Amino acid sequence: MLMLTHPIGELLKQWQTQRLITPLDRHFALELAHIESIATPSEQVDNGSSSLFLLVCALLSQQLSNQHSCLVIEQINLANPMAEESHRQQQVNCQITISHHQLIEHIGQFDAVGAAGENKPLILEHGRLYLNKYHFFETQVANKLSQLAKQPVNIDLSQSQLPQLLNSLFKANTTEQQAFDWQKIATATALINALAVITGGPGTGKTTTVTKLLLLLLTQSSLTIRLVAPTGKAAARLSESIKASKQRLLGELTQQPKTRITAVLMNALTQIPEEASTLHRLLGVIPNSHQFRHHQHNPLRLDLLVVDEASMVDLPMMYKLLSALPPHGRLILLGDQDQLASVEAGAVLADICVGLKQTSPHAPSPWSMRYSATQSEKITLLTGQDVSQFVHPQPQIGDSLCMLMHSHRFKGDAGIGLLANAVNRGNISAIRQVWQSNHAELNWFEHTPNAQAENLGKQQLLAMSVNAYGQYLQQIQDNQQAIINTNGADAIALPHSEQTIIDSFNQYRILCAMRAGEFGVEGINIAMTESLKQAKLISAQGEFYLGRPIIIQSNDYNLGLFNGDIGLILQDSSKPDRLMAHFVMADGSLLKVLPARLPSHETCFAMTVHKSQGSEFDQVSFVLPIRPSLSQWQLLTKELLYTAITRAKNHFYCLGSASIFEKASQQATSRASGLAWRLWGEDDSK
Ligand SMILES: Nc1ncnc2c1ncn2[C@@H]1O[C@H](COP(=O)(O)OP(=O)(O)OP(=O)(O)O)[C@@H](O)[C@H]1O
Repeated sequence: MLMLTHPIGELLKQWQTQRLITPLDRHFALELAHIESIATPSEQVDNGSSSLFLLVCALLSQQLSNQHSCLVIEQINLANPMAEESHRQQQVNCQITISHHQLIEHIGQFDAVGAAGENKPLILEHGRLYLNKYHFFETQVANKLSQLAKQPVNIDLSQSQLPQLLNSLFKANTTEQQAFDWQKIATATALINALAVITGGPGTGKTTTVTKLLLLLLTQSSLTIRLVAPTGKAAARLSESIKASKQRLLGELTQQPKTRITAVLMNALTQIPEEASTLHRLLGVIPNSHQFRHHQHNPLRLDLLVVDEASMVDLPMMYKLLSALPPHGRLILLGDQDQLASVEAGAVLADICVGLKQTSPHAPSPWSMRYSATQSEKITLLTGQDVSQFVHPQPQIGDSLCMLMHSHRFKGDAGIGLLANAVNRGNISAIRQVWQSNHAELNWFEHTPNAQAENLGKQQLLAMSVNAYGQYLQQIQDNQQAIINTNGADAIALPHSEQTIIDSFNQYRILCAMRAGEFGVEGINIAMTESLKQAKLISAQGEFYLGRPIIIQSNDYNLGLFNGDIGLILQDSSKPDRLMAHFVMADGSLLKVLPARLPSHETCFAMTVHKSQGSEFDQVSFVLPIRPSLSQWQLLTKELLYTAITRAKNHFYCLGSASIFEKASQQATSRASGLAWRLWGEDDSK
């Protein structure tokens, strides 16, 4: 059943030393072996069931540490389950000698392993092994989403003036050379469903669509609507986008002839909320607890919830969110299914969208809608667009989904959009073509592979970054000069407000693929600080110096600061000789915190791509590692590249080597989960 060169207890220690598993993975396996009443077989080589159990538990824990929701047994490499680097050793230390099918049967016989619904520490279902908790989250999320998708909504299509209202909102789109107005269809989808998932890349009009949707819903009845996003930054952006979208709509409606319809729409427009909060704040954080104030037994008081940046919502959080919805509550998820998956377990949005994916290389588009015949009729009735070609015999939750595919931000031949698209498709020749076309908004800095020589690409990147960060640092120096000129008087009008300086800082960001190493966040932050010091833009004396950007690394509920929040050390305008950390909150207000009171934090001239999700910058520099290790390669995926590229609105710089960029574009993130199978009844993971 197992071939081992050493006792499994020793091998677990060895794998931990080799960093193939974490100490937690090893202890998890040993703890479960204890529950299973298996004495740790450390004395002798035990090639039987006990060792197999320990191995499988270590593999499961390793999967959970890597943000998978479960261990897919069929994906275990029987010849080398722990992925030891066999080329460096004569032989791998461990091999499973039974088939996957036999392995599944065997695992099912352990005492600690139960079937779905059983109260056992581990659950085995459909060839997937779960920790009981994750199995619970996954089944609950699937059930709640499916129920919500079927929940009837109170709308009378035959009587309603909705088609007229829809037409007056979507007139402008008739100029587009598209067969379907997907924004209009998405709006109709969300009008007639309690669950709507509207996905699409940057600038495809998700916020525009949802604003029009809210407007239409508010013409039907008054509703309590809440807008949320996973992070403070994303919530602030949602707020800004909704405000801008309302403003654009107001302009459009004002230009239309004054009819009863426009009057109804204008009135409803004023009722659309603008303030967005974080998911944590919505659910009500209880300090030092994983529980929230709102849950199944104390549901949220709202009629409709809009969640932006839904790709960042992990499986446990999605469970908590769905549980807290009131029975009549409607849910709209907005997000980009191609972005990096959540930092914690699962890839919920991607799993929800899987059923729309077209696997045939000849498919005209990578995605296609999947409607029931009834839904197709309703959409046609509302929008006047015949979507019958998308009717599917097994629509599952397809009636709730709509994908926007046309970017209004990256038009036509704009380099950023073309590059994002080519990366998304993993098309190397298209990637090369984009880089070779010398687009004004794309710049490449080449890594100098010779370790002895100064990395020229890095020097170019640093010089360019000194320039880019120079703007906000210059504004800080202007303020300092103004203070000196007034001889330290207390209340003086500074030339640049804190908000202006923070806005300038947010124009540019360096994003790194990795945390560690010379080309990771740590190394680039050190190099950047040094370069800015040399350019006399910062003094960097002491820990907290004027202009130091910081990123928070843990949650502090009392201060209202959360992991990922970014602030700047600036002079306190009311007491200029005092330095304070300044943060812009989700509602646009400014939070000032004494540096000594800050929770754990680090410098943030450079940050990881993961932490940049939900943010956008005018210009972005992306830094790839020079010689990725085996474990670093696992993180270099096309989702990482895509997310980094699409954070840039106007200019994207990349420091790297073409071969690493291209190889990363060939690696797709895959998160083991049974959610797609539960929602769509098809197995995507096998
Ligand atoms: N149908 C349309 N015709 C023309 N311009 C549009 C249309 N829809 C959206 N836009 C414009 O595209 C830009 C992006 O729109 P919007 O903010 O709604 O997209 P988004 O998908 O929410 O973007 P993000 O990914 O940044 O959140 C806005 O300037 C908007 O005015």
